[in-house]
Amino acid sequence: MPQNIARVEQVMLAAPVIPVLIIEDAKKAVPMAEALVRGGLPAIEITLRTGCALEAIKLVADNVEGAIPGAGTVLNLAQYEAAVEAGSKFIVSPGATPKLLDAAEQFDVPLLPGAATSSEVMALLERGYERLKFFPAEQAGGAAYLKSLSSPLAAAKFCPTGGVSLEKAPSYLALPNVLCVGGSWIADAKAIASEDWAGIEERARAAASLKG
Ligand SMILES: O=C(O)C(=O)C[C@H](O)[C@H](O)COP(=O)(O)O
Repeated sequence: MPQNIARVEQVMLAAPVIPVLIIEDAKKAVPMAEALVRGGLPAIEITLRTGCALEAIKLVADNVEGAIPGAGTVLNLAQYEAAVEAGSKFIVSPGATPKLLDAAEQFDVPLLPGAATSSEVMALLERGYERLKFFPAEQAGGAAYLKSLSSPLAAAKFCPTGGVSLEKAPSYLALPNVLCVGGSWIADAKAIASEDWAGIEERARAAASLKG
């Protein structure tokens, strides 16, 4: 089954930025997601890099109106299944393997897989994936590199993530092959730990007003 492009685009076009989050304490998930939604960023990616990530996704899915919670750093079938079970509306992976793509076919919840080279993008296009994450964006070559893929691989549209900041986002968002960007700068570990909800909301608002 190819990627459900309409469903992935609902997530990618909800706002110009998808905040990427590492949550160490599930109790912080709801106020954090509320601040992001208030600031205008409904789609939020909670990475499965901490023990409480699945609980955090579930709390946001059950309690935060307007939020579109997704799971990041999903590497295999077991994580995919658990993330869907928790209420994820989308799944993000740093790359793509045949096994992970086979796993994704079992679920309605769409996958946004990562790619960083022409061959990786071509392999995903062959499997019907046209909406991709460009990861790690800055380290792999940044906006200039991604721009050079836009003509030969025109069907692929990206969410660049990795080293993206408020300052760097506009150079990506101006590209014809970019729908949104992802990044941790809106709600980093320190802001979440110190419960700086006002600061998170303010950074979300600045990110939401970027031209998508
Ligand atoms: O593992 C995944 O699925 C990810 O989503 C990785 C993230 O994209 C980066 O960790 C974001 O990195 P920074 O914005 O540079 O802090």
